[in-house]
Amino acid sequence: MNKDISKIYFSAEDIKVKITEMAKELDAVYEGEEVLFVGVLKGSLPFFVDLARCVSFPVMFDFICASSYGSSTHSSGTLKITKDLSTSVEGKNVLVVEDILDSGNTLFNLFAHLSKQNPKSLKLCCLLDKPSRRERDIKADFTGFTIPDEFVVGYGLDYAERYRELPYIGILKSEVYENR
Ligand SMILES: O=P(O)(O)OC[C@H]1O[C@H](OP(=O)(O)OP(=O)(O)O)[C@H](O)[C@@H]1O
Ligand code: HPA
Ligand SMILES: [Mg+2]
Repeated sequence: MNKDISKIYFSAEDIKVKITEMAKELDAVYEGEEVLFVGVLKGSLPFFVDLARCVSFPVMFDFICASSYGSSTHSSGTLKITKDLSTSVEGKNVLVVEDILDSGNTLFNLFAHLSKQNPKSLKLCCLLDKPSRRERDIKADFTGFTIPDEFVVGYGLDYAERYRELPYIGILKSEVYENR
């Protein structure tokens, strides 16, 4: 285990099992359809690739790079899009793939941006949901794990750009924040 982690919430195996379950749910909804997966960089990357390889319908990939946290553990409330999609979403089944729904600011703003472009369908798939911190009226159509109000890292999730590479999801020792 990484020396800065105090507790593992979800092991690599837990995540794998959950993604298999989520893929079955998606297969039931999208059977016979082609779906554009929109990954929200950077945090969604590990989940995006693992999920895309698990579903049975054809998937197209696109990415949007959006951030509302910077190097803080609190949402700034405003969304900065640093890279937009490279394809049109018009007339397509769009599934936004995200690592975490927390305050909801990122996805609320992103959904406003995407729904203006007339997709055939627009749904949200999040590995983690932290409903106790919600500031916006937004719900995921597909959710992996619901978690309490704790700042988690690993499997794409960062603290100040670190820990994204960990294969599990956990929480940091308090001294990691104190020493910054
Ligand atoms: O519901 P919210 O409170 O908006 O939080 C969720 C968003 O925050 C994180 O991204 P971040 O802005 O840190 O960028 P990153 O994906 O590059 O880490 C996370 O990956 C989600 O995109
Ligand atoms: O708990 C979290 N961890 C990392 N990034 C995040 N962005 C929103 N919530 C979180
Ligand atoms: Mg982040």
